Amino acid sequence: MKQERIGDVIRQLPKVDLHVHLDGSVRPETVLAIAQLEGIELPAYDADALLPFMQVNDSCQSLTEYLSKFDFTTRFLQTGQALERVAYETVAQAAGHNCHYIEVRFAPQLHRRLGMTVEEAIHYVTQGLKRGEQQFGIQARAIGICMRNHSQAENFEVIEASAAYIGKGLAAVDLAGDEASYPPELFREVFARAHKLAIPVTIHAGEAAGAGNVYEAISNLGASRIGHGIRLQENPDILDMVLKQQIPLEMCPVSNIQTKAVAGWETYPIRDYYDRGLNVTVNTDNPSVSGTDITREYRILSEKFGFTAPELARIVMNGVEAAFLEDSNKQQLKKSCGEAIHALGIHL
Ligand SMILES: O=c1[nH]cnc2c1ncn2[C@H]1C[C@H](O)[C@@H](CO)O1
Ligand SMILES: [Zn+2]
Repeated sequence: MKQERIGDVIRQLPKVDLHVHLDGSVRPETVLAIAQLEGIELPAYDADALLPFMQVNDSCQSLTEYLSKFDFTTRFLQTGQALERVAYETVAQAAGHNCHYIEVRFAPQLHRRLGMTVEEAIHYVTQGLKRGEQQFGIQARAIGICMRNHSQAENFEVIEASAAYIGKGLAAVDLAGDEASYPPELFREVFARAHKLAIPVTIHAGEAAGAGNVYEAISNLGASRIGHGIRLQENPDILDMVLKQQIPLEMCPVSNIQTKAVAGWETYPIRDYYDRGLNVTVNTDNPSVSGTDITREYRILSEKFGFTAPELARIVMNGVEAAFLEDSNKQQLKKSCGEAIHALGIHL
């Protein structure tokens, strides 16, 4: 297929984004608007000049450096109105890229500086997602994040509050933050509680530390999906286990290069993982922090790794199958994506 034609196909391809952080999706224009509403002082007053405060550039050396960008945005996400708005806008941005479904993750404990509770934070995010669903005709769910640098008590609170929203707009829980400093073993009790409450679990692992963290996340934290899993290639036995169990990997190419999960595109393992039969999905992680969008992620797969249109469509359908979505809604999603793929003349 010619390169212009595959560009068109990628734009029109129905997509899903299973790994997108709310606080990594805030547009600079929205920061300006919230700052004005709430009387917050800014280092710059136009969108372009704000961008460097919110976005990494090519010089980013590690996940910890990448995570420092979130310190800036968090202070604009401390009211119910702001959370609702940013959740809604995240759905709007995804719909603009022909996503049929997104799972928007966020850490409720990061939004309590002005006294909002964890439950209220979840309430406002799920409200914003619902408004987006109605406006744009796509489906959206929230994922509640436990943070690696938070106390066990804070993370237990996230699990309990998330449980109350299962089936009401929230679909799963996650563990994010500084993987290099906080190994997953520290969170066994927290995720045992999630398991007891029958909440689906995904865990960031194998991004800023080795494949052993992927093993721990699956075997001891009950993860049924893995955020990133890039460093699985360092351990053939663990890779084989993930292959056999067909655990979906939420890969986020642009972010993974920026955080130095691998040294560069030459060693980015997505083609190898796909060819081995691993359950690969493609996602954005943080559109604003990474300066990316889901169309760009798919374009990179085509341009740098030679993925064909049917292969890209297969990756979309991997994401559909991996969605933490209630059964009847998932059937609907399968149908809408399957039909849109068929309408593009792609046969799986
Ligand atoms: O790629 C990531 N790895 C680990 N943690 C991350 C990543 N992207 C965002 N986060 C963190 C920073 C955010 O403040 C937090 C909640 O979304 O999750
Ligand atoms: Zn992430």
